[in-house]
Amino acid sequence: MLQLDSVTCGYGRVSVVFDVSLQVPDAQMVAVLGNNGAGKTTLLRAVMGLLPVRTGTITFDGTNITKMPTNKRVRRGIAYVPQGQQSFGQLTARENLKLIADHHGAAGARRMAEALDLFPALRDLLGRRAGLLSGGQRQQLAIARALITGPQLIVLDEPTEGIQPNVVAEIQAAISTMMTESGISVLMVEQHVGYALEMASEFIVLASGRVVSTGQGGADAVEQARAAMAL
Ligand SMILES: Nc1ncnc2c1ncn2[C@@H]1O[C@H](COP(=O)(O)OP(=O)(O)OP(=O)(O)O)[C@@H](O)[C@H]1O
Repeated sequence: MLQLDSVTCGYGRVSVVFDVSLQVPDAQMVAVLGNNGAGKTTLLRAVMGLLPVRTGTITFDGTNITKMPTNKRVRRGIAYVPQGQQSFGQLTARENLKLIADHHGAAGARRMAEALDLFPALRDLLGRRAGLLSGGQRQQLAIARALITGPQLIVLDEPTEGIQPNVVAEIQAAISTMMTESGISVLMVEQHVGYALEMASEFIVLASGRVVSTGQGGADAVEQARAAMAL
């Protein structure tokens, strides 16, 4: 699905991420772990084409997308949910969803209904301005918006940041469902190691922009990942 080979990227002349390789298989999740400033968001931005890749290649569904503009990546089936539960705060939740759905015709309407099935709590909030929703509700709205584009891969940046544990569990369930039932792949940045490794089939740990540990997901990997983050 998605493959990164020795990707190096950064800002201006300064490289921040060095020589990162990873592979996200179909309908599975790879978790990108690491402490603050490790380069996790920077890596995701490169995957989305929001930052140029200095060296290395990014391949999606068999196509080299390393130099492809962001809008084309989105059209090919990569959706991005950045950190911070972004949405149009003045618009209602429904308007936020319809804004995307209307671009996709009948498929958009169908996927909007499916997204609301995945996040049933949003149904009662459709008339509320997005800016008035809680952080957890806004995160659900942001993921729902991404789903309406009909992605094959969702790139999620810290979906649990600042969110109450009960809503975290709802989001986790929804992410698992979209992988198992819709076959969507996920590349997810997380600081909560246990949470990420419950869902991920593989993980990488970044420190100062370099991969310092990799392995398979699952509870057994938590110690290994935490130890790598403590270095
Ligand atoms: N726009 C920018 N211009 C220059 N440097 C930046 C920019 N954004 C981030 N950086 C730097 O790149 C490094 C990696 O930042 P990045 O946001 O990728 O880390 P992160 O692992 O996602 O951290 P966090 O968990 O805090 O979100 C940091 O040293 C940061 O200061």
